[in-house]
Amino acid sequence: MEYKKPLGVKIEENGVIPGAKKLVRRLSDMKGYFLDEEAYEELLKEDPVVYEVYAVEQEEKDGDLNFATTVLYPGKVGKEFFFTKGHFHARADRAEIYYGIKGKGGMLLQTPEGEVEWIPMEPGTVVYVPPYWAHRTVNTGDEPFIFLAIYPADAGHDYGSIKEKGFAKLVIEEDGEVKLVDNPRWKE
Ligand SMILES: O=C(CO)[C@@H](O)[C@H](O)[C@H](O)COP(=O)(O)O
Ligand SMILES: [Fe+2]
Repeated sequence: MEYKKPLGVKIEENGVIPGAKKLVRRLSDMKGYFLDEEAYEELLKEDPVVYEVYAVEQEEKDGDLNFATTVLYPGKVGKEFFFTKGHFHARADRAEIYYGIKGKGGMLLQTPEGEVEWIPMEPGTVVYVPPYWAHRTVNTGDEPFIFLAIYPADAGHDYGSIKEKGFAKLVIEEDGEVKLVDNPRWKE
């Protein structure tokens, strides 16, 4: 039997996992994701980084685990807070654990039928993402929102249906408050 080597890494203050694979998502990678298209085009002139992912991933095998930090920057497109694209797992029955490290935000979760849950997150919050729920994180604060995700190595990502339909709720700022409102573009 060949055993894999165990690994211990320290997550840096800024959310970076040393040696991890880095992925950068800029605003230009998220065309069609935000409601306010005019505000999107305007902000596109700067094309800010919306989030970075630092992932330590294994071969896609049953029983193994991946982990990744996400650094989700503060910002808004119109009234809508910056968020991650959001996805179902390609193997939809795979669950996941998130752990809040820094900053303030929350997770939007949605079933294939469009039932939505919002879970606020701060440092120390653990979120259990059950099988079959799509999930998207949102930064509702004014500093980077940093969290760790731990997920089965064979979970994969299925971005298609969220890209097309979005979430049934939007997370916006209105009158200085964080609000969840119906997404006018959501079609069941
Ligand atoms: O849920 C997971 C893995 O299953 C997270 O590591 C996200 O992949 C990351 O927060 C970026 O979000 P997406 O762009 O993948 O939606
Ligand atoms: Fe996931």
